[in-house]
Amino acid sequence: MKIKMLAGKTIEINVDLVKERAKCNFNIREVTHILDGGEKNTIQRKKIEDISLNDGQSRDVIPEEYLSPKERYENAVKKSCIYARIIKTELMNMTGLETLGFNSPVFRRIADAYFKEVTPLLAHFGMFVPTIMGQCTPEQLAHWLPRALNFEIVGTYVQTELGHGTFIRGLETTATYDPQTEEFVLHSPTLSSYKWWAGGLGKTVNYCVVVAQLYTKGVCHGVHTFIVQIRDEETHMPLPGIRVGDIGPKMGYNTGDNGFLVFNHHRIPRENMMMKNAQVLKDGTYVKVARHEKLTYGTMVYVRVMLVNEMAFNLAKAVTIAVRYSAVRRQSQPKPNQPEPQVLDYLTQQHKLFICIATAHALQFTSDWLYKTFTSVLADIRDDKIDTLPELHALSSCLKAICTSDCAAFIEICRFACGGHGYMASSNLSMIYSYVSATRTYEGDYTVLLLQTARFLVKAWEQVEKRRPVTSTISYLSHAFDKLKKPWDGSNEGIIRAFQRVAAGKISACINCIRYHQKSGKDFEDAWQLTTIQLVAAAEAHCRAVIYDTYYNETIRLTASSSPNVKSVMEQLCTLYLLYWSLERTGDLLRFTSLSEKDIFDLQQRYEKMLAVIRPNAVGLVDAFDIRDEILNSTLGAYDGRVYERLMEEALKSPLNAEPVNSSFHKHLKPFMQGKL
Ligand SMILES: CCCCCCCCCCCCCC(=O)SCCNC(=O)CCNC(=O)[C@H](O)C(C)(C)COP(=O)(O)OP(=O)(O)OC[C@H]1O[C@@H](n2cnc3c(N)ncnc32)[C@H](O)[C@@H]1OP(=O)(O)O
Ligand SMILES: Cc1cc2nc3c(=O)[nH]c(=O)nc-3n(C[C@H](O)[C@H](O)[C@H](O)COP(=O)(O)OP(=O)(O)OC[C@H]3O[C@@H](n4cnc5c(N)ncnc54)[C@H](O)[C@@H]3O)c2cc1C
Repeated sequence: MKIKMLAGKTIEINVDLVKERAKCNFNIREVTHILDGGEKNTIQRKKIEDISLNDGQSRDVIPEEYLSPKERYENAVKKSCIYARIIKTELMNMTGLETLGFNSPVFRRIADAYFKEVTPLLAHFGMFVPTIMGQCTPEQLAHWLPRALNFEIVGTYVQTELGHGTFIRGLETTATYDPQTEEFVLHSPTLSSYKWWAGGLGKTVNYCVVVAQLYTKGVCHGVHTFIVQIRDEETHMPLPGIRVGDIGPKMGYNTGDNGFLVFNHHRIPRENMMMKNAQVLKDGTYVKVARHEKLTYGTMVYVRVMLVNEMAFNLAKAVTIAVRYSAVRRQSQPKPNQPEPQVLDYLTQQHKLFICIATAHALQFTSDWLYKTFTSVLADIRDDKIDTLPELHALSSCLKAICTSDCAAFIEICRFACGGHGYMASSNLSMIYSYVSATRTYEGDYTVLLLQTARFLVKAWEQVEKRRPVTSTISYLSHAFDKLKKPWDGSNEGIIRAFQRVAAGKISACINCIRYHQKSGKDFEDAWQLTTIQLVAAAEAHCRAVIYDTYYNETIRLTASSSPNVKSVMEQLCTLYLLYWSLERTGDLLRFTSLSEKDIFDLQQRYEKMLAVIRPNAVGLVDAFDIRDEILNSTLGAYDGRVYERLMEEALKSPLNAEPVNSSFHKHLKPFMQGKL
C-alpha cells in the first residue's frame, strides 16, 4: 500500500495501481473532458456530484442485500425523496443547470450512488414526464407539467399488458368516450388486458399515463394515451374502479415496484386524453391532428435514444471495476521462480477487457450523435416535417437493440474477468448486469426492434434500385450494385467500407430471399416471415456499420485539437474496436469482400499488437471515465484498489456473522446429524 492525498484526504492506494497510474502516458483529464463533451461539462458534473454525494446521504448503513423485499422498497422510497429533493431544490435551479432536465446523464450517474437497483421514481423521470412533454397540448402541458416536475404528483407509463407488450396495436384496455358526462370510461375486459410491468405502479405512483384503445361513437381509433389518477392524493388509497398492486420479485429492478393495474369502468374527464396528436371533441367527434400516427409512440423513441447513453455508462462502470481489479489481482506462475503476474498481463484478459473500454467509447460517441439526430428530428416535427421520422425510428430501434445486447454481453465478460470475486454481490457486477439485461427486453425487444429497422432497410433498398436518393446513414447501399469486389483494405476506413459492403450484401440477400418466396407463390407477409432470421442479421450488420462509422469519425473530430498522446490512445482504441469486430465477423467478410486467409492472419497480428500497445494505459483509460467510488459501489473497483480489505469488511456485514452459532444448528442440523430427525 502507498499513501496518497486525494481531494484533501489521505488514502492508501494499492501499489500495483500506483505503478499502473505512473505508466499512463496520456493526460487523463483531457480524455475525461472528451467523454463528458467538453471541460465545462466535466466541471459541472463534478459540481453536481459534490452537491449530491459529499454529505454521504446516498450511502446505506445496512447493505441493501440484507433487507427484506419490503424494507428494500421502503429504503428506496426514502432515498428517492432525498435524491429528488436534491435535484429539485439544489440542482435544477442552479445557474446553467436549468436546461439539463431530469434525465440528464449526470443525474442518472448520481442515481447509481443512491440505488443499487433502481429508484421507484425511474419511470416518473424517464417516461411519465417525457410523455407529458411530448403528447400534451399547450393547455394540458401548463396544467400537468409543473405538478409533475414539482413532484406534487408522481406517475409512470402504463402500456404493457399481461397478454401484449410488443404488439401495441393488440392492447385490449379500452377507453370509451361517454358524451353524456364528457368522460372516458377505462376498462380491462379480459385477464390478458390487465396492465402489467409499469415501474413504480405497484405502490409508489398516484397518476399514470395509460395506453388504451380509444372508442368514440362506436368506432375504435386505435391506441391513444390518457392521464389517469389511480390513487387518492391524500390517503394514497386506490380510487374506486382501480385494482393495483406489485407484480412480485424479478431478476433485477426489485426496488422498482413494477405493478399491475385493472380498470373496472373507471371514469376520467375528457381533458385527460393527451390531445397533442389527436382529439375527441365534447360531442365525441374524433379529430386527427398529427400527420404521422406513430407520434403517439414518441416516448418509446425518446427512451430508446437515452438507453444508448445509459449503456455506455453502465459498461464504463463494469470495465472500470474489472480493469482495476485485474491490475491488483495476481494469479498463476507461467515462468518458474518468477512472481505471479497481474492478471491484466495475460493476453486473454486484455482480449476480454480492452474491447469493453473501446465499446464504452463507441457507445458514448454514438449516443451523443444519436441524441443530436433525435433533437433535430424533433425540431422538424415541430415544423410539421415528418419525413425524417422513419430514419430516426430505424436508427433508434437498431441502436437500442445492439447497444443493450452488446453491453449486457460485455458486462458479463467483465464479471468473468473478475473470477470468483466478480460473483460477489459486493463487486456490484451482478447488479449492473441484471439492470442492463432487462434493457434488451424493455422498450422494445431486441429481435422486434431489429425487424423494424429491417423493414426500413428493405424499403430503402427498393429506393436505391430505382436510383432514388436515400438518406445519409444508408447511402452506402448504392455501392452494393458495384459488380467487382474491391481489393481488401485493412485501414480503418477500409474496414468500415468493408462492413458497409457486408450490410448491403445481407440486405440484398434478404431482398432476393423475399422475392424468391414470392415467386414461389407466397404472399409478402409469409415471404417476410420466412426471411426474418436473415433480416435480423442484416439489420444488425447495418447497425454495426453505423456504429463503426460514427465512432471513427467522432474520434477524429473530437481529438482534432487534443494533445498527441490523447489523440493516439483514442485512435488506438478505435482501431482495436474495428480489428476486434473484423476478427469476430470473418465469415461475413469472406462472403461479401475480398478478404483472404492471409488478411485474417494480419488482422490477428495487428489486433494482438494493439492489445500490447494499450496495456500500459489500461488503468489510465478507466480512470478517465472518472466514476466516483460511491457510484461504482464495488469492493473490486474502488479507486484505491484495496480489494481484499473491502471484501473482508463487506463480508463481516453479513447478518450471519452476528452470532457465533446460528439457531438453525440446534433446531435442525444437530438433530439431523445425530439421527434424531
Ligand atoms: C430516460 C432516461 C433514462 C433512461 C433509462 C431509464 C428508462 C426508464 C425505464 C423504462 C422501463 C421500461 C419501459 C417500457 O418498457 S414501456 C413499454 C415499451 N414497449 C415497447 O417498446 C413495445 C415495442 N413495440 C413497438 O414499438 C411496436 O408495436 C412495433 C414497432 C413493434 C410495431 O408497431 P405497430 O404494429 O404499430 O407498427 P407496424 O409494425 O405495423 O408498423 C407500422 C409503421 O409504423 C412505423 N413505426 C413503428 N413504430 C414507430 C415509431 N416509434 N416511430 C415511428 N414510426 C414507427 C413502422 O416503421 C411502420 O412504418 P412503415 O413501414 O409502414 O412505413
Ligand atoms: C424491467 C422491466 C420494466 C418494464 N417497465 C415497463 C413500464 O414501465 N411500462 C410498460 O408499459 N412496460 C414495461 N415493461 C414491459 C416491456 O416493455 C415488455 O416486456 C417488452 O416490450 C417486451 O414485450 P413482451 O413482454 O410482450 O414480449 P413478447 O413480445 O411476448 O416477446 C416474447 C418473445 O417473442 C418474440 N417476438 C414477439 N413478437 C415478435 C415478432 N413480431 N417477430 C418475431 N419475434 C417476436 C420476442 O423477440 C421474444 O423473444 C417492462 C419490462 C421489464 C422487463
